[in-house]
Amino acid sequence: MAESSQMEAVELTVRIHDLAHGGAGVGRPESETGTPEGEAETRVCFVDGALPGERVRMRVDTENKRWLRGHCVEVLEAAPERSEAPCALADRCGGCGWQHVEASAQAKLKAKIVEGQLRRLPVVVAESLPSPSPLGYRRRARVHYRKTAAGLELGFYGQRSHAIVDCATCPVLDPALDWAVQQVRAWAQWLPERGEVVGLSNGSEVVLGLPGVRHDPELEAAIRAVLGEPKDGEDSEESKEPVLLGVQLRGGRERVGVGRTHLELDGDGPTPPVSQGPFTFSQAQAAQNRNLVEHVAARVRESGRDARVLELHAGVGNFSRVLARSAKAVWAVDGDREAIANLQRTAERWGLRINAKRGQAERLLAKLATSGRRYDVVVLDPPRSGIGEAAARDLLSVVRDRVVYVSCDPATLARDLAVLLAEGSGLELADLRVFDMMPMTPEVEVVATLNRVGPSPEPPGRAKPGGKGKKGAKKGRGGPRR
Ligand SMILES: C[S@@+](CC[C@H](N)C(=O)[O-])C[C@H]1O[C@@H](n2cnc3c(N)ncnc32)[C@H](O)[C@@H]1O
Repeated sequence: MAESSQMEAVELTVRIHDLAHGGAGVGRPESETGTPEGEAETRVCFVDGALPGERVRMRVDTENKRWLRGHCVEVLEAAPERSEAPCALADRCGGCGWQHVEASAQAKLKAKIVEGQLRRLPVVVAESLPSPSPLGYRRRARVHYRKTAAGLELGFYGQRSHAIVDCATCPVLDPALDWAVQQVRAWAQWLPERGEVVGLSNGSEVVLGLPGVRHDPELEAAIRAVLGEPKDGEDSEESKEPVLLGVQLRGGRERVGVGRTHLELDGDGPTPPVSQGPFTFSQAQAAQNRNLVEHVAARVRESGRDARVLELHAGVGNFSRVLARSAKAVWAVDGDREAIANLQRTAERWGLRINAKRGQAERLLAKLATSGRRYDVVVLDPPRSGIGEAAARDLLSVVRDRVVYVSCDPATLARDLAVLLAEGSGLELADLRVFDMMPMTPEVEVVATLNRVGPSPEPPGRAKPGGKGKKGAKKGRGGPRR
């Protein structure tokens, strides 16, 4: 990335025509604005808080030779999608970023961001699914705290800063989680000077995690004073009252659970729930996650009931538990020891055909590509970093029918798809969908389904001399199934 530097307070008038990865408006300065040296300013501008179609005053925060980055200080001409922020702290808190965007327009604008990032590929967004609800949805959060003479500052970081915006209530958090996070204020005397609270909610029950906090009998007593009972089987209005079930303390290597520190999430009729604590990954909301899981499962089902599925980045089994109901077998891999232990317990408890192992996806793909082992379908859901070009090349020789790539970063998705959809790869894009999992933020969730239309290529440097194919091809347990 090009170097940037801090600017003195400079303002420009900018006409916005597009959206960048990360949700900033992209535009060009109007011709009458210029540099301090009197030259016309022509660099591209990235403006936080601005939307396509708008004319805004931008305060410049950083710059380099090619671009200026800043934030909107005045809207001169507003886009139809601009709306009043539902949160009173929206002008300071950095927790959201898209409070100025009309809720019903957010999914479409996210599709625009994805299309912009994928513009060099033969790709169109088939559908962008709005979030079922724009507020009160967020069931997992990481909130910062700092001790002050007046008590605990507790909230998200501010915009363009690491100063905490103290927040007594957050309209984006699920109300039970919002309530539970506030309980931490009463434990201030046992907390370090600064730290984080992680929380997970199933809509009424919450578990919290306090990294960097050691067990102390008085702290335990203070926590127990606010813990409630699990609501197993309850279905009354009363059960909507939030309950804090437990708190996991993690100081150094010490792990102490006070109360019950695991939740069951997303069980629905025949679909078994996942079980997890506050430290493992969970999709940000329950309702849109149901749509996401159903979409991924439907794409995998297209490969038939005898499909062998490799699921990379499986986490606690959000997709695995559903995939296992229709596939012949699921091999699930994740780098997080705790997530895999949770998944193994879920598989055992519900008798699911899931073989879950801890491992690094990139290393596993390299090993599988060399051994010749194949899977009918590969589902992957990497963190923002994606899998990278080398692993994408390995994936090409590991997958037989279909790749279902779930991504939360359209830029790294574009990089990885460039390999997976390159000429001669044998794969073609069947479907690309955007799910608005985190409304009020510019975060995107994308699912790309790639079907095989040609033979899988031999990865460069892996072909055996003599042209006999791969040494392990015959031995691979996932040999041809048709
Ligand atoms: C976006 S989460 C997806 C989890 C799961 N699919 C879900 O829907 O809840 C990404 C997961 O990838 C795991 N992970 C991160 N880097 C990894 C790597 N190099 N190899 C395997 N898993 C990794 C994380 O532990 C995390 O569980």
